[in-house]
Amino acid sequence: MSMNQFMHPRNRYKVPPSFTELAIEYPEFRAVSNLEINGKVTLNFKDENTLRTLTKCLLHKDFKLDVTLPKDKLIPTLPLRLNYILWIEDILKVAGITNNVTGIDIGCGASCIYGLLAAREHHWKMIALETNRESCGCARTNIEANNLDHLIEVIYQDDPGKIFSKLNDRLNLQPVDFCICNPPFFSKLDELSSKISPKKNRTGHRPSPRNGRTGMNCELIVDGGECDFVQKIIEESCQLKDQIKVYTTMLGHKSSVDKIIRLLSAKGITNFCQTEFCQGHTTRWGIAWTFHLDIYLKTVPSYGQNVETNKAFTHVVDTTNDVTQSFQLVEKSLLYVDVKMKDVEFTNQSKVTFKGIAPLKNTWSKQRQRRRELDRQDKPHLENEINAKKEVCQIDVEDQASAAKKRKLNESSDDMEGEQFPFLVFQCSLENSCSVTHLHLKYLYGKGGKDGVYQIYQFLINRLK
Ligand SMILES: C[S@@+](CC[C@H](N)C(=O)[O-])C[C@H]1O[C@@H](n2cnc3c(N)ncnc32)[C@H](O)[C@@H]1O
Repeated sequence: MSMNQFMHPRNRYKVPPSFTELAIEYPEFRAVSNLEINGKVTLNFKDENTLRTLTKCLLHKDFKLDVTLPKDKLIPTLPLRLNYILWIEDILKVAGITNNVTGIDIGCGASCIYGLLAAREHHWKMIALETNRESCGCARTNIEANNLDHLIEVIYQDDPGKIFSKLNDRLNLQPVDFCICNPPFFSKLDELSSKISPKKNRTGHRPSPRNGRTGMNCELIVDGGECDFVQKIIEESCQLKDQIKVYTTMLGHKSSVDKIIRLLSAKGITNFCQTEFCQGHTTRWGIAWTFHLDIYLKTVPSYGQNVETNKAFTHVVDTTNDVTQSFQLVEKSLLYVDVKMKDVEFTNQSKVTFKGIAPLKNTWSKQRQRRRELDRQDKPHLENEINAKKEVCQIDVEDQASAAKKRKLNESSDDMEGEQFPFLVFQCSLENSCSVTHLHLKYLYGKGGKDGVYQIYQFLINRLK
């Protein structure tokens, strides 16, 4: 199935380019295309030279870029690269970064595709890092050929084990806004060859990839594969912190997404977001994280096949409670089902947000029974049980300020089992206006899934009524 419908809405290739128009305009494109008996112009996507010619012609026609794509080097597919750049544009908007944008491209390749698109389309300044000398030379030629040397700089990274080391002094003086990275996806040659001649799947066969393979091994393969590569970025980001405002990377394997989120969580990085890059018959994934407290990445729009289902669960409850009372009720209810609260923030008199964390397992599925128990709160033994739980968590609901303080203390001292890889994490907000409470819950991550969030949401609605 083609996934063009899930492309970023501003991606110009959501409507596929006309091969007929390209064949009329570019003789070199005509030379690699076939005119079918029905008048349709088709291409052999398995042929490297055809892919190279298509990319060169599209770059020229749609972006006025004259790009050399050397033989044996990776040929960038434009819909994917644009999906990534447009997502960066969304991130910058959420972060409120609009002027003098500067970014770093980790591994720019011979094409220097991200630098060229970012500079030509958005006038962003780009620092392009690359470990392959030949690719550095070719990237510089492409930049000069398009008169973009005032916006893009290529830096040779002589240590493949490092990411930002060449920039440490500069970043200290002048932070940059973002980094972008298309890492080598594969870990060893046999993984790569199994992609070229894929193993049979459960149904007995797996279709071979539609596009021919392009790129040298050193562009596609790295020790430990993409997870180890991105781990290095994460580790260096923990040193650099907000010297780069938003760190981002692409991932080539779905299985890597959870691993990277776990690595981020293990480092205590909770301000991150993810998206899918869907185009043609290929899906890639994007992850972004930041150490800036005022950049709230969870609000960055994400696109892709699975994104629609991650909308927040939202409900309006008629109530005479103010937000503090509603919050106390929610706090009490979550406490009862062993869901912990983190990052509680009263933004004003009428709104409170927090993260809900179920550390180990589903503790709420017998919610009806629990609700009945909670509803019978006049029974002293149950009240005692709730109070005992409250004592353990050291929460005094009477005093918001000291409760927040105690919560913080509790969070840091409590070596909550499952904190690194919690079973379920969700974002919750409560907002009161005109005698109604708006309750929003959104799944963030964890095995408990969206179903788990939905169950908690139902449980809370009933408690708030
Ligand atoms: C998959 S290619 C991406 C090329 C280009 N950005 C694109 O999207 O077409 C990965 C690139 O990263 C480079 N690379 C590998 N390790 C690196 C490192 N530690 N620092 C900078 N570049 C690196 C490789 O030489 C290769 O050119």
